[in-house]
Amino acid sequence: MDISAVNSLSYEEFVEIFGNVVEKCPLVAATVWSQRPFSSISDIETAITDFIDGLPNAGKEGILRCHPDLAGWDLQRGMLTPESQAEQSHAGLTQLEPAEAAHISALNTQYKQHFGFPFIICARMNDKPTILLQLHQRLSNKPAHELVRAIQEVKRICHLRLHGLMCHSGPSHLNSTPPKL
Ligand SMILES: NC(=O)N[C@H]1NC(=O)NC1=O
Repeated sequence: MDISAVNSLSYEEFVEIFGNVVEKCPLVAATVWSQRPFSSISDIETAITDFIDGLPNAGKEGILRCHPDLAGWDLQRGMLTPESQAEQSHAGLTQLEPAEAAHISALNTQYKQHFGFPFIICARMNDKPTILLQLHQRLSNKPAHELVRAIQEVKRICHLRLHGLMCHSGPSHLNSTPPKL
């Protein structure tokens, strides 16, 4: 899809197509639609990241809470969004041994109890070992720092989903440049 096609979308169509670039947060797409015409895909991404950055911390935490756990209950019930399903599968999280699943579940629970939102990482840019390592390491972050860190991961996920929609280039979009951490 090129940018002129995006700019000609009604808000209903725009939300239909871009409503899940931030997981289960169609409000983000519905908001940035007002900023058309976009000059490029990066322009859309900037509008989205500016919107997220402008939220109070409680709003940022709300965005985080819309994300499913990695290898969690939604995955087990087949209730993930197609995007999340593909991302978690890419990282090998849909094929865990029972002991691995129990280990990640225990860490996810510990993380959520500590920070009040789920552990979030861009699964397409990681694999099982790095996800586990990050989960361990980030548990010891200060809450304010971890909120920033988790939002950075949301932006990375958003970046890849946006490029996926614009490029129709298959499951992996790692060739594009992700936001800097
Ligand atoms: N919890 C979490 O990180 N979930 C997300 N990560 C990702 O790449 N896709 C998701 O749904």
